[in-house]
Amino acid sequence: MRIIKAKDYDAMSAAAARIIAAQIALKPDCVLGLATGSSPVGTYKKLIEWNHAGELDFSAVRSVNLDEYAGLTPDHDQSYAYFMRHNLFDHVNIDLKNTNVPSGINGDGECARYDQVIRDFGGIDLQLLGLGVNGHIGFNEPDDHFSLGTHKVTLTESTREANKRFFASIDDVPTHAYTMGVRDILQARRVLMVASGANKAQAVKEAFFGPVTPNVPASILQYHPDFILVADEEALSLL
Ligand SMILES: N[C@@H]1[C@@H](O)[C@H](O)[C@@H](COP(=O)(O)O)O[C@@H]1O
Repeated sequence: MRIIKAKDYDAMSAAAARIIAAQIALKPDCVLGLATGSSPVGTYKKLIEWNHAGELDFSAVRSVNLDEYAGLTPDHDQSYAYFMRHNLFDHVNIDLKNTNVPSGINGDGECARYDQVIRDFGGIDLQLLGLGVNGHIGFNEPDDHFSLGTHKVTLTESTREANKRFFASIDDVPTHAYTMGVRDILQARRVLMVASGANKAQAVKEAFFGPVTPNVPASILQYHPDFILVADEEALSLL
């Protein structure tokens, strides 16, 4: 595990974006595992900037996103499909046909379909992650075992509470989601996490300086052979 300490959110975003840009430069048709939430937004802004400057080419890049709320259509403004178009895809020269977000409305067959998409791509070259305040990755919530492939989860109240800021009220926050499993994430050849702010400090400490346990899903990344945490000073403040 490598930790890159950044001064603040902007420095964290630039450092993470450099790692992603290097991946694209090394393998122009790489498979990027992408994440939503406020943590990666600054990283995406940097990538957009470099794409516009002609320094970064997304034309052959393929992508698979981590998760999606159950019940939200891709045009719902809080769906992760919408988030990705708004925060990245619409602003770079990626071919939308090469991008994938789990469907929130396909029902039971979606999990197997999505894992097949990842397999058909030959796996993920670089998986970008945020960190939930309860240590979740994607929507893999604390549990008594680590999950395997894509599956449907019941969101914890703490996650719904943390994410309600994006919705009109807590009642509008979906109760379920589809997420890649922990195994899918661990099988990525490189994993890059961005964490920012004092509200992530406890989760960072428990995930990377405590025991590996499914009760803190991110802790399994301690076993990943190529895991990079890029965090700002506040997120590292409890270490
Ligand atoms: N499913 C997403 C996660 O992938 C994300 O990492 C987490 C943290 O979000 P934020 O970066 O906004 O704190 O939020 C959601 O629950």
